[in-house]
Amino acid sequence: MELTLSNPSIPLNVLTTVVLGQLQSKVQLVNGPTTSLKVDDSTKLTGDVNVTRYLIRSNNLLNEQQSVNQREASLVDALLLKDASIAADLVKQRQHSFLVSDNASLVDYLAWSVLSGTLQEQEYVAAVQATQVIQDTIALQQKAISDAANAANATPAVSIPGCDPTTNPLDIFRIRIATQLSSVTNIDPATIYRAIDIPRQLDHGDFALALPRLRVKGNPAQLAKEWAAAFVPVDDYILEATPIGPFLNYRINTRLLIKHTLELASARVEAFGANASGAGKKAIVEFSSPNIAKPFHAGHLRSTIIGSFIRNVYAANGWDVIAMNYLGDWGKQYGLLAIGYSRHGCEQKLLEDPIKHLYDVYVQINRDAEDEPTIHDEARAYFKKMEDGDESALALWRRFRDLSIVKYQEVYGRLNIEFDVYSGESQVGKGMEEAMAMLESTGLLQESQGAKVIDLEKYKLGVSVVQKSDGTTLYITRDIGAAKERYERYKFDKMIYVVAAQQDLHLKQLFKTLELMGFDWADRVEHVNFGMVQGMSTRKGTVVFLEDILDEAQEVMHDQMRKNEAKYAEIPEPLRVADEIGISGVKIQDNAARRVKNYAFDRNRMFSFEGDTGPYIQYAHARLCSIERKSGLKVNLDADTNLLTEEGALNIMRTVAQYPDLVKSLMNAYEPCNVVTYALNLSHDISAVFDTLWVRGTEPAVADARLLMYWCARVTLGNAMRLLGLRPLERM
Ligand SMILES: NC(=[NH2+])NCCC[C@H](N)C(=O)O
Repeated sequence: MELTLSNPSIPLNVLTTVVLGQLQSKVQLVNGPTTSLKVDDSTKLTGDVNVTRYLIRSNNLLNEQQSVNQREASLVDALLLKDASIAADLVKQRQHSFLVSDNASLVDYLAWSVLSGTLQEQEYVAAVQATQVIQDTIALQQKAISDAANAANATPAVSIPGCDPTTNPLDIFRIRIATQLSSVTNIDPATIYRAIDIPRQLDHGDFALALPRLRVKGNPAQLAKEWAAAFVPVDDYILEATPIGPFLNYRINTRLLIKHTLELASARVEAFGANASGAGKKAIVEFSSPNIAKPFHAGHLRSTIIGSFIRNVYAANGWDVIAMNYLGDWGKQYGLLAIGYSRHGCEQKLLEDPIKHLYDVYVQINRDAEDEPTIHDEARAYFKKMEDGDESALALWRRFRDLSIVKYQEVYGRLNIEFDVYSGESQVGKGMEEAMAMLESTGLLQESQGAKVIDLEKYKLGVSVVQKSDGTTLYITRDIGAAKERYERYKFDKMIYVVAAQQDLHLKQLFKTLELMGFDWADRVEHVNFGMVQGMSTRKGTVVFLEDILDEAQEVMHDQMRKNEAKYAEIPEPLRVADEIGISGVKIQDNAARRVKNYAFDRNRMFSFEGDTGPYIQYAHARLCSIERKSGLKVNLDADTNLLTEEGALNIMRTVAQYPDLVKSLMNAYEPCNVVTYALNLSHDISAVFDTLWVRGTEPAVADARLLMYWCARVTLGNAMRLLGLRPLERM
């Protein structure tokens, strides 16, 4: 249904209603002041957790009228003042997650609002309708969850590490293969489970077991024959086992595959694909890490995109993840910058766009320094003051840093990226001195012309300088101290540095040093590197600022959208949509090939709506949403999935069923291109049937089954897109 709210003074309770509805993708917001509401952590909320959280939060709001945290306090004030426009602004600014009550008390509350004159009757009707949608959604979700639980109960009661039929539809089959074969051979079911593959070609069966991987004595081809002969179907899940050479190929009941996949996807929705294998473990993913006063270059952009992907992958595998930005905000260049600022700085420009202005100042002072080399000595002296903790020197630097972070946050928000921690080279504290003392006492440190160095020649890693002759620290010194502090603070099980391959040597030196220092967590650090982007510049040439690239992408997409006027008119917030498509183009191009590959920045390819591009994937998603809208039907979980008989439907469902496997496999190599390939395959599977498998105008039972399939495909495609950091669009 569509809910049009055009009155700018809509009370917040309606707003809340709409927001939850929107979150459940059931309510489309068309006009009015609330159209740009977003729920900040919607991707993390799923299933019953989702509902429960809202109930808890709503009780806080509606009954006790107090907020859970300080940030929401002003929002609650606005609510109490019944000033919806202030509240709406707050929501917009802070992208609040929202609060809503259970249906009954919400309806009461709405009625009360009408009585007390804060809600127009017309709005009341709309709001009550929306509460119905919420209730339906909650009911749908609860039913899906219990259906899935029932199905899971019917599976064999063995526990195999990593095998979870309650989240992974393929495991429903693999667990049966493993237990059946184990009963015949006495081989541990876990060993069998790990050896089960999905053949590339379907005529090799739905699953294949390569016998040599079991490492048992005897001739594999002979054993395959014997074991196949001993195969007796226990239930109707696994239909057949055929020996082919050293392989045992299994054919499964695809009806059940379709049924269970739909069950799991509709029960888990945004959590479909995720698993709990990393429960209780903590990872730090350090990424982006630009340098203040220097351009945010393509390398930082790649680190940002790949890093947030890795963050999402860890979270989807059940880890507790800390997204950390380690700013380059320390070193002699900040002395240089301070001197530059005293000559060329402009307060107003600094406030308007700190990143651009500081960069300009930095360029100018470097130019000055070409003629006046003494500037460099001044800079060194200034930095020395900073390192010695001179407050006057630090105050200016701190302003640069703080203002830059605010600006970065804005751009990251646009890119759908959030950091839990803004650390930086400047933030490394006592850890560095302690590390130096450790290096000294373990005899790793050597003097060299007044400087202190670690000799890593033995490991073919050169010599790394950790202290200059004037006593100041270096990039690597700060990294050693930072790693030590991070471990002490977070006790991470894994720490990943997402940094360009140009810094391979630096990170090898860092890791080797940590190892030589004897830290028992030294094997928990990992460098995830990537190749270069060639030729990334703006149309005007010269230095690229990330924002310019994004603005340009947005403009190209907006022009493209305007070509179809009728469609354009239906899109709420076309500029935001254009921005999102543009960003998708940038991200997908960045993730299209393996990380280590260099690639050439190609704006024509990046923004194309055809081929392997971001806009194409967004388009596939929007098209699925339009099928749902146009069907005029509600998703029916009781749909008879046996009616999905066509080859095309089976192909879609096979691909959907593989999504949880994909999520798990990403932990091995962190390759976003695998998800891009997956999203494209799923998009192709779907577009192959668009013209034949109609929903609208089809016999009701079939329409229901197809709608359920499209909906699950859309949810899964959306999940893959979210993993890549895209915001799936509903219209474009
Ligand atoms: N821990 C680290 N060294 N992380 C990488 C930092 C990247 C650095 N700021 C650069 O732009 O080159």
